[in-house]
Amino acid sequence: MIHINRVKKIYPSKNGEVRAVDSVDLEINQGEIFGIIGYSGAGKSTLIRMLNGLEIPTEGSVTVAGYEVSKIKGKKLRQARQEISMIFQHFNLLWSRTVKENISFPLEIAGVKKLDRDKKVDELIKLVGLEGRENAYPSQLSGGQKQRVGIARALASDPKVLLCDEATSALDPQTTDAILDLLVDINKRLGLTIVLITHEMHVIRKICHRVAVMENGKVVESGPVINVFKHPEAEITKRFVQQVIELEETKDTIEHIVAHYTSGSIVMLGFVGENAEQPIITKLIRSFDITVNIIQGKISPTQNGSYGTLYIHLDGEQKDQALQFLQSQEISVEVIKK
Ligand SMILES: Nc1ncnc2c1ncn2[C@@H]1O[C@H](COP(=O)(O)OP(=O)(O)OP(=O)(O)O)[C@@H](O)[C@H]1O
Repeated sequence: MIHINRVKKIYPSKNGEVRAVDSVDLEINQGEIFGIIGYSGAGKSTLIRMLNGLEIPTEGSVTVAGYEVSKIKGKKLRQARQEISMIFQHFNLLWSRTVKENISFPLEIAGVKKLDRDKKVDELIKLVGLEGRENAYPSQLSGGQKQRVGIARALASDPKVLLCDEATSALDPQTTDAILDLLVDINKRLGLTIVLITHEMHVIRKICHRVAVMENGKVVESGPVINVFKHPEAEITKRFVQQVIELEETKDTIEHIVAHYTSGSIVMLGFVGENAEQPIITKLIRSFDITVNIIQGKISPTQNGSYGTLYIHLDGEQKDQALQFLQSQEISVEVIKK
């Protein structure tokens, strides 16, 4: 659906040139939710803006939904943009128009008749959950509602691709989750391909199938989200994964617990994929003469499986056998205290 081939974007600057995007190759499949994560200045905005022709690559080619957007101009580009919609961090709504009029706007521009427009707007309002707010103005809406208008307006032209430029960065965590759920719902219902950029690993974890990590204009790592969580390779990816896996307080808790238990072992188990849902602890207790205390744990779902960590304390005669059993399972085992 999307082919990004050897793409570079170089800006001239006083101190030489800025390589905003530097030799990026990516393939994004139809129906996929694809995330691009990076810190500020990594080149994410420049890259996503090349997907709808808002930026033209210095080198390389970009094809989206059959349009070579890196080449086309004028009418052809406007036609492509009907199929490649975008939503923004600050919503970009028309403040003097109501919810209904904002959503209707792209249809008016496209010359759709009033009756058909009204029908389509009603459908979209239902789809994004804005029933009852049709006649409100943007200033009367919450951040989450404004983004719902942004999404409905982006979907008015029945696009094949939705680009999301930090679409939840201006929202609080709860509203962020509601908007992310809406994006997953739309992806499933309409089979829409979604490309999003973000600096929050939570967003990637919650809704993306695959992710690319950007640093200094380059993609330093990419793959299915669950694999990236399982084996982050680049230093920067490890930092992003840490953002969601290890809470700061975990370290303190573990130190406290190690000091608290004078006998027995403390083990950290890492679960990824299907085995995150398997009852390994139950098997452990049933098979060995040991006591198991669960100290702390967290399992988080992703779009392609769950991952999580569980800290346990093991004690008893068969402790060593129990440890061997854990090590033979398809989970990662780190003995924190022997
Ligand atoms: N029009 C421009 N002219 C010159 N330099 C630019 C231009 N646009 C972006 N840059 C530079 O390109 C680099 C990548 O910027 P970009 O905005 O794509 O990064 P980003 O990862 O989206 O970061 P942010 O989230 O802060 O926008 C930065 O060093 C930026 O200063």
